[in-house]
Amino acid sequence: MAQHTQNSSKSVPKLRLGTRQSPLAVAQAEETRRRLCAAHGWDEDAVELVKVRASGDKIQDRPLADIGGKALWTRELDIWLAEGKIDAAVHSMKDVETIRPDSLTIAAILPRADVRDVLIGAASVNAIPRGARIGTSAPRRAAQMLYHRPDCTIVFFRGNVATRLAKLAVGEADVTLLAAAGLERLGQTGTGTPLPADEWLPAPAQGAIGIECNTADAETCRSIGAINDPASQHTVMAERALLAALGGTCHSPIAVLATIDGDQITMRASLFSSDGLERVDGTARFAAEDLDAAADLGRDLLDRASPAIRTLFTGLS
Ligand SMILES: NCc1[nH]cc(CCC(=O)O)c1CC(=O)O
Repeated sequence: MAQHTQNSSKSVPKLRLGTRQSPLAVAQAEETRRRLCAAHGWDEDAVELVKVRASGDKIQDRPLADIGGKALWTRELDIWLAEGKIDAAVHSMKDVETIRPDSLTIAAILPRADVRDVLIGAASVNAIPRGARIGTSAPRRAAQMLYHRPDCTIVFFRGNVATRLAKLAVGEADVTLLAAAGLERLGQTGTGTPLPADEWLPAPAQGAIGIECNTADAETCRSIGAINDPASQHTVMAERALLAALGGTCHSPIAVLATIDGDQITMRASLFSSDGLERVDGTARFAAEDLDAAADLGRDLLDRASPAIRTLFTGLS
């Protein structure tokens, strides 16, 4: 925690919260600040937002998977945490690598937002015009779309939410897909058509915000822990355990959703080949903290996967 004395002026923050600079990242950090202040009865200026430029935001012209993957979203914030320049970092859990250093602790997962993908440019997957160009650079979204609509073509589409909507508006693609959670946090709830999650599974941890701090900083970990939502934590950790068992990376077209009822998790997952021609599905039910059961579903999917799918996963176990 930042040093402060009993006589510290109001302007001395209790906690420096690191975030990426994109409008979505900042909105997520603002939500985290609101929740922290509410939970602890702090004034808003007790939490200082520190905006850090991430490598993932600097390189926009190539697919994330080709330039270093999800690490590019967290690298700078990881360093700032290690150097003590921030006390905690806010992340979209979807963008956080599956294996994290022991020196960092995910101290809270906020109540998960809408997990669905939103289709923009057509009223439904079936209503997309024949041969339409789908703007996405997410291997999962590309493979899912090609599975349902092999007549479509994928065009490379990166950038933040506003950039992608602008690219769509100028006709760089006919259709795009975005996370409902991101649109909602940016105040764009009316945009597009949410796809039913049971027919179109989202990415692992989609819609979840996580806050990391230094494992050694027990005081900050405790303070952040006050805003953890256990149900969201359990489903997100189950999805990440599945991903870890698969050895999934951002090259891997994997769709998964865990839902929780009491302490029972139901997890549904699909793996695709990159061209979307092949798919393997599985479902498992297990107790909320049984991460081994989540990993078992991953191994079961790999066992049943065709070679074209299996090659996209390293299958750590
Ligand atoms: N990969 C970018 C990213 N990371 C998190 C979100 C949305 C918010 C979330 O899923 O929590 C987005 C944008 C998108 O996929 O539309």
